[in-house]
Amino acid sequence: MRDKLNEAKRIVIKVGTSTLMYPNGKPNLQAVDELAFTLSDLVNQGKEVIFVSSGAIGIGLNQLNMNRRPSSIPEQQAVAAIGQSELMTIYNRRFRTYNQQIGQVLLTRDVVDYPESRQNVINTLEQLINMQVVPIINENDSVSVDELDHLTKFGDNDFLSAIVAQLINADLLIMLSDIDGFYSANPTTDPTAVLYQQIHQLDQRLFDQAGGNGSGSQFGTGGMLSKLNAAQLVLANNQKMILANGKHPKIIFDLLEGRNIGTLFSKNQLEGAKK
Ligand SMILES: Nc1ncnc2c1ncn2[C@@H]1O[C@H](COP(=O)(O)OP(=O)(O)O)[C@@H](O)[C@H]1O
Ligand SMILES: N[C@@H](CCC(=O)OP(=O)(O)O)C(=O)O
Repeated sequence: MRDKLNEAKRIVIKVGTSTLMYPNGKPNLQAVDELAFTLSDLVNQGKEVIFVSSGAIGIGLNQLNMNRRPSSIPEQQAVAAIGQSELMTIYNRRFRTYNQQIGQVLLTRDVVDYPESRQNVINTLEQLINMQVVPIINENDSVSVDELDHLTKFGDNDFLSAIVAQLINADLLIMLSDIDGFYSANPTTDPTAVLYQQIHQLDQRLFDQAGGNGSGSQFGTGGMLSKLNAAQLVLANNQKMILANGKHPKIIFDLLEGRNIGTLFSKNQLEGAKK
């Protein structure tokens, strides 16, 4: 069923805050190291890798020795500004170990909604990919505002990663989280929950099983519902997404070899990756 996944050439990889930070608010350097190693090796294999990373707020809070998100928007945006620059410093150090160049791309919703600026985003990403650079994408939290009259926010990086996959016509979106995949109920509260290995189509029953919008970690925003919203866009675009545990990011190699890990969202059971 998954044997053709290793044919995926253009791969978007999204990691959530829960993969990058320990519950105590400190950065998980082991996961960051493994990510840098894995993504750099994929580029060496000839894959085109686009990385969507959360963590600006989480890392920012750690920089400021704060243990919870401030409530006001300006404070959150200031924390994100501090954290984003530190996040990229951490990535620069790790990726340099593997001689892999990275580039930061911060996006807001309005950028991808206007055709001209949308095309410019595509051009930049295509150029970085051609240069064998790994674009590291995040929402531009310091300037995006979530107000009805000012729609600049994607809302969460799960959906942003699906939009990125759509923009650059990716073969596969790999979403790494703090959970092994999508279950029939939240496994952290329901021991009878069963892991779905593959989902062809999403319906209301599955959305109901996603357990609301709350995030499992205190620094992220997504929750399982936002992952299903992302999966819905991926399926509508006839693309593929795998949701898996990011505790050991090297499992990306196993995923691409077709091992039955995590939940695969794909319309067609028999069809392999596009390229
Ligand atoms: N049906 C479900 N299957 C798996 N996880 C679920 C489900 N419903 C709710 N969750 C919760 O969603 C969390 C993952 O979302 P989140 O914490 O936002 O991750 P990330 O930081 O990777 O974006 C899990 O840790 C779990 O607590
Ligand atoms: N843009 C925010 C992350 C928002 C978000 O979606 O977080 P997560 O649910 O951990 O992927 C940040 O960098 O802190």
